[in-house]
Amino acid sequence: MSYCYINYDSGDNNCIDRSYVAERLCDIANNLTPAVAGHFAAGGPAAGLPNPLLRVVGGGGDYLGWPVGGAQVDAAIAAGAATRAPYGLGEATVTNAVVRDSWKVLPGQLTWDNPAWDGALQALVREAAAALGVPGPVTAALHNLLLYRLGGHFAAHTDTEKGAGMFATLVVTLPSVFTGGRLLVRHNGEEETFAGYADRSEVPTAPYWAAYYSDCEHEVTPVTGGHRVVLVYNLTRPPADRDSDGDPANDAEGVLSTPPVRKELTTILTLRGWLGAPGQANSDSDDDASRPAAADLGPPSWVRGTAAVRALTPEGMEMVPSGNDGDLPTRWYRTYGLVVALAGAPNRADPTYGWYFVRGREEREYGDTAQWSGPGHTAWTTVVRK
Ligand SMILES: O=C(O)CCC(=O)C(=O)O
Ligand SMILES: [Fe+2]
Repeated sequence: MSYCYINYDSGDNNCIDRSYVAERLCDIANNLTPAVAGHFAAGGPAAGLPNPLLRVVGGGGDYLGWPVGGAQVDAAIAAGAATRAPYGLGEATVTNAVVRDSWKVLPGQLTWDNPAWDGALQALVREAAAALGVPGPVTAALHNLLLYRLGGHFAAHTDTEKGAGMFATLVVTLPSVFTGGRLLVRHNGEEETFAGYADRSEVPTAPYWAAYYSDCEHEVTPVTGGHRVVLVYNLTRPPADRDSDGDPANDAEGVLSTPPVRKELTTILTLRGWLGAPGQANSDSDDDASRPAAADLGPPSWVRGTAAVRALTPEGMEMVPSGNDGDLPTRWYRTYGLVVALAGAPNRADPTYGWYFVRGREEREYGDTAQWSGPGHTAWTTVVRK
């Protein structure tokens, strides 16, 4: 990836050049393309997963059947081995069956007697990660086993990232007979449905998997018959693979190391929609109407850069208020789109710089870092999808 460095040369007050910015953004989009071959959600039969010989400790019995029998699910709940699954509401964790009606068994309450499970799961994890467009090593940590009975569901939500490096959720539906209980995952106006073996006439004999970027909105529709039993895994990139910028301070934050997650896909879509096909950008260069008017640009400081970004902000996107660099990492970690940081020194009219942030970390050329320190010397803005 080349640096995406934009220098608003304030020697010329009109020189915030839309075509130049557009060209650079096209470069970013083009460079990102190979890394974002994946989709926001993927799934299918998991024929390679064997019967794990799974037992719920205190669940009143034997190995879970293959397919899992409904009576076993009811027994585990009746025995108290499963508890009502809560959900996050702001900072709190609450239980409300209107929002979420399912039962959870924690990993510590499960025993696995088939040693072939781990290897088969690893193969599935590689397949799932590749489908999401995430290269390199990925680890899966079991979050819990979820049991859905008649009416069981989970209203639309996004998953909280459980630990640094978590980027996706993998759901393995164990073979069981049920109807309804579809997993719907949405992103950027698209929706994927993962029904597993629900609503099919044959008796399921293999699991079914679905994986999605955890920050995609998703829901589980009500189970209309039978029992739905799923293993939920957190997919995480290991720290060694996340240490991409070589700066230990950043790794400690755990925020600069975000893998090519959903925001990248959004960035591509955004840039493509915003700029048109790569190559078109150059045709703007002689088109004065496409440039922000000098009057819109404000004084020669970061404010001017901000105005330029506003002028470039496309339909359907909005700028969020500027902050200071102290809270930048968190904000850009959370952003579903393009983050544009604009740095400048109010006490120096010249020069003003812009940095573009993509892929959850900055792609920048280190300039005069003195400009980045001290209150008021740095401002940034974020362009997000509305
Ligand atoms: O049951 C499922 O398929 C998904 C569960 C879920 O969304 C969650 O545990 O956050
Ligand atoms: Fe979820």
